[in-house]
Amino acid sequence: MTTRVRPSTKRCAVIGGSGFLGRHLVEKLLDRGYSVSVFDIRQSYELPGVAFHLGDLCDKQALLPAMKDVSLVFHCASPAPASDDRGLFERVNIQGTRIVIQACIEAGVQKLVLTSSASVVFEGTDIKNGREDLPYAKKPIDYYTETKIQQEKLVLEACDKEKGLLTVAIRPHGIFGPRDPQLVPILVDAARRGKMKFIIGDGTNLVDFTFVENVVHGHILAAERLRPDSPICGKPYHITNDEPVKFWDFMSDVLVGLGYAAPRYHLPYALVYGLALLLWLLALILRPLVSFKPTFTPMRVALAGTHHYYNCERAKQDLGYKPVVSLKDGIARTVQSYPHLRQGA
Ligand SMILES: NC(=O)C1=CN([C@@H]2O[C@H](COP(=O)(O)OP(=O)(O)OC[C@H]3O[C@@H](n4cnc5c(N)ncnc54)[C@H](OP(=O)(O)O)[C@@H]3O)[C@@H](O)[C@H]2O)C=CC1
Ligand SMILES: CC(C)=CCC[C@@H](C)[C@H]1CC[C@H]2C3=C(CC[C@]12C)[C@@]1(C)CCC(=O)C[C@@H]1CC3
Repeated sequence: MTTRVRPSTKRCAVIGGSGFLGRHLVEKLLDRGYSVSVFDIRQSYELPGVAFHLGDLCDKQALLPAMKDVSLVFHCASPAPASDDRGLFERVNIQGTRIVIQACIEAGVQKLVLTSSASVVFEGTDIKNGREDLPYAKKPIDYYTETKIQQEKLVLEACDKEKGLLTVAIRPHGIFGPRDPQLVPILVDAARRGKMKFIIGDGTNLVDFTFVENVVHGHILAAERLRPDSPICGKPYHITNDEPVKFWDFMSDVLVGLGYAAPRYHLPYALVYGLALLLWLLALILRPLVSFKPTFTPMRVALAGTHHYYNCERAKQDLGYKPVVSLKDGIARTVQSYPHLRQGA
């Protein structure tokens, strides 16, 4: 008689584990006694207990060794939203996710946790206290969001108790924290170029920002609660700080914390959105001749000038989720972690 050795439940793989969220997740998993394989296109650090596998997730043969003897996979790789490259998003987020699912099935992985995004329901207009049952955006605001929708559908539809693969999707929003390569660096760059003097709209729009350790906490709770009899199988979960804040207050707190002036002058939302649209079209038309990336994209203006905050009651109920770091402490720890981005540094 042959006995199939079940993969250790404390052995997992993190696809995208070299990235901002991925590395925080890896660190917490190690703290909790997991051994971790990282699969990523690059290696950004070294840690005892972590085995790196480098490759493109669209290549199943490259992925399989990272999933050997692994029972749990976190998929948190994606091209950065700023890359604005439709072909790349489609290849990695859609075709690549299909390959990740196939590889999980082939390798006998039991649980797949996807990092999706709360933006899968965002169309550039207000969302107040949005729940997970809002329909996917019919007109997603950019290619990144369009492919994150397809990616989430693929992963949730792959949940199949008979085949032995259970899946769940975490939808974070506005992740920030130490080592984030996007939010704070983009903000500081805009401030250094004198572009952070203006508030778009009346400045009262509420938004969710989520400290990275809370996002990690949500992922681990979901992974540990994902069992054949649990109600979370095949479902998406909002994970936020559960403290909606005025977008411009958050930006001001980060800027002032780093020694820059807070934005003061108001500009009408419709005017800035129209200008951003015009600039985006111009960049598209001129792409064969010159390449320029406007700071004000329609997506960014929409994010900066509308309400978009989400209800995370479902995560509280089903996962026992509660943020572990408050927004105030998260901002303080983030600001402290960027001494090189301070005014005058
Ligand atoms: N940051 C945020 O505010 C939010 C993020 N998310 C989601 O969270 C996840 C993690 O985001 P974040 O940590 O910010 O992103 P990062 O860009 O920091 O991390 C993603 C990692 O995946 C790698 N990667 C990209 N393409 C491939 C590929 N083809 N094969 C293997 N690895 C690849 C990246 O490498 P490289 O850097 O070289 O591209 C990077 O190391 C993403 O799925 C994102 O959509 C959701 C909501 C909000
Ligand atoms: C809540 C959420 C989804 C945040 C995502 C993070 C980024 C999209 C933001 C990080 C820095 C922001 C920023 C702007 C828009 C949104 C961000 C890119 C502006 C371009 C908005 C218009 C301005 O006045 C300048 C801002 C620079 C920083």
